[in-house]
Amino acid sequence: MPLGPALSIYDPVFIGIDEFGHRVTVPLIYRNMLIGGEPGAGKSALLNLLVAHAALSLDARLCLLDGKRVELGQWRRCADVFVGPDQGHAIRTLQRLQTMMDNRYAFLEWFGHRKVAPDHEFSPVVVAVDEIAYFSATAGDKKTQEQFSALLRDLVARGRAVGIIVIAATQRPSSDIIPTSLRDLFAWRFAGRCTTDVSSDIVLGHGWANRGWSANTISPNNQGAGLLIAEGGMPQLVKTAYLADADCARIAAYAATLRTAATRTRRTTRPADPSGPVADLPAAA
Ligand SMILES: Nc1ncnc2c1ncn2[C@@H]1O[C@H](COP(=O)(O)OP(=O)(O)OP(=O)(O)O)[C@@H](O)[C@H]1O
Repeated sequence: MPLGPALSIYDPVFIGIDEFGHRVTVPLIYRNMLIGGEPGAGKSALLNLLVAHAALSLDARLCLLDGKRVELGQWRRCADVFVGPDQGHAIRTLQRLQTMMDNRYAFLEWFGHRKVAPDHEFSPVVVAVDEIAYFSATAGDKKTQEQFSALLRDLVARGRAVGIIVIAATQRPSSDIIPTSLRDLFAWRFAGRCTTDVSSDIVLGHGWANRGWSANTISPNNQGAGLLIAEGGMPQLVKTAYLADADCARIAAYAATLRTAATRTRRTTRPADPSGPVADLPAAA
């Protein structure tokens, strides 16, 4: 297969158009994103779009958690680790990421840097979670659910500067799944159609529905439309771009080929990412 240019995770990610037809991009590096909305609102489609950019970014590593397996399953070959409906595996993976995060902070402190940069040995890691509620409220027992939630919160809270980018989706935008304290840690928030103003506010932030911005007003037939808000900004109506399953399969195959070629080249030119693999390592001590 002929190999073309790749993308970078330091580039803004194209996600669709606004109501004036202008391109909408979201810089993901040093940020996290929360995606909420009712079933069928287009959350997984947006997540796939973001993961496609990350997969094509040879400077990024992927860590995918998908209780349904099929939403993100196409990107498995591009990922360091793919977690299906296995609560223990999800927790071990987040623990490993937490250790990686702490090690990276030690590195930054030692060298007097405040955040990772493109010329560091460390690659940003995109952690995509399709349906937080599966791991935080459905699978396992109360103890493991709380453990999962605490680990995810820590990664969202502290991971930004060390290049850990969490993108999490949920079809249950309720306060038990997304407490305000967690919601406010996400720099980007996208509310696809929600069934109530309260659910919309849980994703976007308190008070936006009263000010006329509610994802409840989006038509159920307008999948992929939603309100996007950035930290400190105003909501913006966006129609996300859509990758059909066949598009995802083609992009994933191409990205996997690029990644294999890049790994071979890197092996001969520079050392591997000193963070080591995320997959299948024992949990942090
Ligand atoms: N941006 C889009 N443009 C056009 N159609 C879209 C778009 N996004 C989603 N759709 C349509 O909506 C359907 C449901 O989308 P998707 O699976 O992403 O929803 P979801 O919110 O993840 O649902 P669930 O919570 O049940 O997983 C897709 O199969 C597709 O047909």
